[in-house]
Amino acid sequence: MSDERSYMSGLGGHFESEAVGGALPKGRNSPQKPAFGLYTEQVSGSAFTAPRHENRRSWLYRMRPTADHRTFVRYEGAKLFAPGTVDDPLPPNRLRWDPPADLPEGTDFVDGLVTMLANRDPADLEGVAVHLYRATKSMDGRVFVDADGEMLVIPQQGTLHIFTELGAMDVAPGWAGLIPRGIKFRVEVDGDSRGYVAENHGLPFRLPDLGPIGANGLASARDFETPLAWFEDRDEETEVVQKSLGSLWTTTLDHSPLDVVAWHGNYAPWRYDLSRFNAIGTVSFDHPDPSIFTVLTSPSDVPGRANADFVIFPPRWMVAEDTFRPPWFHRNVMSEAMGLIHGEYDAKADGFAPGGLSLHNLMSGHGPDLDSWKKASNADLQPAKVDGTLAFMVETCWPYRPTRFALDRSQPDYDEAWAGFPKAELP
Ligand SMILES: O=C(O)Cc1cc(O)ccc1O
Ligand SMILES: [Fe+2]
Repeated sequence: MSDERSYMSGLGGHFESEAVGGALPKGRNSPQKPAFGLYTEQVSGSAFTAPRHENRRSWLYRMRPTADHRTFVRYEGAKLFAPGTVDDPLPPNRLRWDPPADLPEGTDFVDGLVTMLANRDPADLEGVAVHLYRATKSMDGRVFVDADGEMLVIPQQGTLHIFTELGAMDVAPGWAGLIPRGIKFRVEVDGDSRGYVAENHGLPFRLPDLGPIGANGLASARDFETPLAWFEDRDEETEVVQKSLGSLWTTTLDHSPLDVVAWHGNYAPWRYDLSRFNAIGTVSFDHPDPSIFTVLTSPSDVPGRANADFVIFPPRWMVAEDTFRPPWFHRNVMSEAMGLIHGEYDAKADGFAPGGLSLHNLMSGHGPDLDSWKKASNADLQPAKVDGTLAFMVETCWPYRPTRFALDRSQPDYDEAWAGFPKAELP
């Protein structure tokens, strides 16, 4: 299906695209009479006055203005999507989940979203939530829009065909896709589809600085793909489900709002093939901090402390000498949510399955489980490839809180992963 679509290369650049020749005004944004009677609309992803390198906005030329809608009322579907987190004191326990066997069935992408972890309040314009989804049917006659943040979609099973206001993109397992805050979209699926969504309430994800790594390495801007303008001209009832300030709302239009015929700007959806990530690691000794695997970062107000980092653990060579090669035992002031797309994660011999999730909140002791520790402590340290695996982490400075759904389904025995370590023997 990918071959049917066309994309523009780059991240954060200024694009222009028109699905009908002549729809995009030349040399100005807001002509008195846009071509074909189209409506001009600016969508801002940053404050008007944001510094130039932070400034994100696009100009849309559409068949009807977004403003033409009737009153939103509460949406009663998607009961497990953004229900709020549990208010009780949260024990400092590590938590892990098998892929839940009771994710919604027979639902589309919106009703199949299940919130597992969240922090902050969307109204703070900071924080991140981690959702799972299961979709067994396509969204039909409706679209979704998230006013609370951008949605980083990380499929684990089944390709998502995401039709956004700015264009259509296919996002398969092994890829990530991003729908900016406030951009409407519809998701079509081919069958049982599952995966993860990181909903970022904070500053938009961007590439991390590379420091001494230099001008190249990790994720390259050119590998991000933004779809060309695409639209549908459908005068049929279309439901708009909107997430706003943490709750879900609905209204019905007499047309599809995916009617943007042309657009230009730097606020746009994209997809990224995670296998394009240029992993960098030690060629001498020691296990580097996982920040070398940062694909994208959403900064907080504190320099170097991310509101959210999207980090992957892709196939890579391990060559470190005299080194315990898997992740070390550690405690982290940042909070770590991890998911697995496929294969096995090198710090967890058992119990962390594709589609599962784990939470190591601030300062909780974690690291290799007993079996992984034994294996790596005695391994012959030849160059070895960690292969056939793709794990990821959404690391944040704001401690996560689980939802009721998540708390009720966490593995009861996760602490056992770290039971039975032999005591050190002093001379
Ligand atoms: O806890 C984890 O498995 C994630 C992780 C990986 C790593 O290589 C170093 C630190 C870290 O938190
Ligand atoms: Fe960790």
